Amino acid sequence: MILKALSLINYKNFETASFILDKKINCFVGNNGVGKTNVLDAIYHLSFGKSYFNPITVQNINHDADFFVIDGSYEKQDREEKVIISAKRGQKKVIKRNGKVYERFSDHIGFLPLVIISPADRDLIIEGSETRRKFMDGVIAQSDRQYLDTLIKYNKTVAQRNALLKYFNANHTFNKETLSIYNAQMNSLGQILFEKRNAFVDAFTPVFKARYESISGAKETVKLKYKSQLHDNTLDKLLEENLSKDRALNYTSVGTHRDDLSFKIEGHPIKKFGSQGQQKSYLIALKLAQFDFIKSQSNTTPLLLLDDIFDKLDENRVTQIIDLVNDDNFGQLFISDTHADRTEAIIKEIHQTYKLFKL
Ligand SMILES: Nc1ncnc2c1ncn2[C@@H]1O[C@H](COP(=O)(O)OP(=O)(O)OP(=O)(O)O)[C@@H](O)[C@H]1O
Repeated sequence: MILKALSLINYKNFETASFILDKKINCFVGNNGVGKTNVLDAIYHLSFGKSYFNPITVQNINHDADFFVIDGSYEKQDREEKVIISAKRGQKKVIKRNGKVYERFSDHIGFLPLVIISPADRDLIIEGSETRRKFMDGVIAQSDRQYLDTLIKYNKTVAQRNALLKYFNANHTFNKETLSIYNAQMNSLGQILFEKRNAFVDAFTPVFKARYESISGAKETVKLKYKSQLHDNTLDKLLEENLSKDRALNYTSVGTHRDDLSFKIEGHPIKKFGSQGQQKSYLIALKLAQFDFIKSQSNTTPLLLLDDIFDKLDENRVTQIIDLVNDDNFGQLFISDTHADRTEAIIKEIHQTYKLFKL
């Protein structure tokens, strides 16, 4: 799959911008704040229907405008595909594919597979479980439509159950039967999520380990573990056991919405015991494994976005990246960097076609 052309109107700091893209490597270079990351983010937006860096839609509209438009022309399996995303202040965002408006954004997820590697990935290590759950959900959902539908339904059910708990408390009332309807729904949907996440981590872990080994030269052992309360109990039982607690808290304290991934190096949490370099390698390995996984599941080579990556890497890792992109496994690449000269020098070592956009 290739993004052939991109044009932006009022997207973040751009009033208008157009790019005719190279089928292999595209570099966006320029000083801090010129909008290099914003171009990559617009490409991300076309795949996921939202920004990677700022999911609040109106904040993606240029400060001096009322709307934005992102227009992407793709070639996918020998077909031309045009995806346009537009948002106007006070109105719902619209995603169109070949002129047809999507009724549900989730129907678009996975159509244009994409992986981004960015300094913001550090959140995966330092932030709470939600960030890691979202990562896991994002990888699975790009190639499993049923998973995304189940996840949406599950989250809705939890929200409804929480609203009911709040209502009971506010009105000093309680009705076990109504609550049990939500419990049953959560139980069956949560079980599907649990099984799919389990299967995902089993399949993903060897891919991730192989990527980490090639980046680090097999110096350390890394582990990835799926943490869920459902390993030891059914959700039905957990909901029953935690009823008084949930009633006191006004929210549902157990379920797959509390799942997490544990990231370990040499048997210890990477957050506390990994050096900065090990943490970076861990994150890059995670993202490259995401790339491999999505590629194998969807039979489409995802676009790969490398945001500001050279800045954060030592010589060895830069060489590693060069080797990687020379590998036929990878498709189209988008790179942002502050140093035009450095990028060009690196890219010239890669015997592939490229375009350099100076912003
Ligand atoms: N809604 C918006 N309207 C106007 N400008 C915006 C909006 N959102 C972000 N910006 C601007 O976009 C610029 C940041 O762009 P971006 O992050 O793409 O820069 P960059 O070229 O990647 O910089 P760096 O080299 O520092 O990473 C900032 O100047 C920011 O104020």
